[in-house]
Amino acid sequence: MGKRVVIALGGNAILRPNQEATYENQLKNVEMSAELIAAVKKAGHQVIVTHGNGPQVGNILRQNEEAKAFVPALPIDVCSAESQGFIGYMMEQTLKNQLTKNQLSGNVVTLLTETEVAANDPAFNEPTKPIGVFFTEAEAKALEAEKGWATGEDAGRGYRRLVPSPQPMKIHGVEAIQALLELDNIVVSTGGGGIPVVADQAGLLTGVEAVIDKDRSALRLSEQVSADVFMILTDVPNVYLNFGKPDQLKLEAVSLADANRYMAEGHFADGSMGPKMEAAIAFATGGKEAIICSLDEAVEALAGNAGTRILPNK
Ligand SMILES: Nc1ncnc2c1ncn2[C@@H]1O[C@H](COP(=O)(O)OP(=O)(O)O)[C@@H](O)[C@H]1O
Ligand SMILES: NC(=O)OP(=O)(O)O
Repeated sequence: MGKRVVIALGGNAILRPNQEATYENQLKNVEMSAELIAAVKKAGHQVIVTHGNGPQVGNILRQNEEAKAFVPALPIDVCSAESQGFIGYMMEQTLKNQLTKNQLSGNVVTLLTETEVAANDPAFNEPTKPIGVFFTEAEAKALEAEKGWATGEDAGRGYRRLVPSPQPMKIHGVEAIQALLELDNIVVSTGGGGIPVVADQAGLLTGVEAVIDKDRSALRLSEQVSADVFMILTDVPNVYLNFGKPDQLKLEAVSLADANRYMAEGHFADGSMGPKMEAAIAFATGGKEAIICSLDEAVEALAGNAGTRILPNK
């Protein structure tokens, strides 16, 4: 029987670290991802797609700042909304084309999604979320001095600008997502973690300057839409113990107890696999399966034949 599946797409599905952020490069990557996501729909599942925006929101913000002598710069939450629209456009178009090519039923709808965070989240005082392009350490230090940016190392891949990344508390508009799924749509939602907003005591929303981690927001989204499976698709086929060492060991079906133990032993790097495993463990703790696998093995992993699956307690 078909399952309700939330697919969280890693940044690599949109732009690889060594690629220039042209529209053509990004569209080509998204086209490949769309083919693989459509295969999940073809296999009979309900699909909600969510995605990162780290490179894109950083670049939009930089465009704003570099052009501010000519056009007023927009705040980060607005740049985040722009990135949702831009990436959502690529996803919606390429997914629709896949439905057409494969003569599949249904349609694709992209939602601009707001994610509520706490105004007093301590993350606002300590930027940790890497965005935009990569710099050398010397370039990063120069940008700190020149522009007042916070910068830091990103998972051993170079230096990037850092912005605050508060915890997502609530995804807005989940009722609409559920209704659209029932109408046979693939729904693209909560891109880039969602546009960060805070609510006042009357429930009125205001945007705030931050970028939410998409693995964390994808977890919230999965919980709120009552997903049967939470899938994180990235550029490795499995999660490994002793990753990158000669004795690395592929994880396939993992119990919650083992996953928690491996986490405590430090097998999953901060800023890359760490947040993915954290989100996967939290979802499985709620009683349903979480999967981390590569894009091209999504259908196989859903059938239990590929990827790393974190199994809930029976
Ligand atoms: N234990 C691990 N098992 C597998 N991959 C790991 C592990 N620890 C760190 N990684 C790294 O995590 C990367 C995926 O995280 P990331 O680059 O943030 O993905 P995405 O951009 O797809 O969200 C892999 O390419 C790999 O280099
Ligand atoms: N918002 C976010 O987490 O984006 P990336 O996954 O691209 O870093």
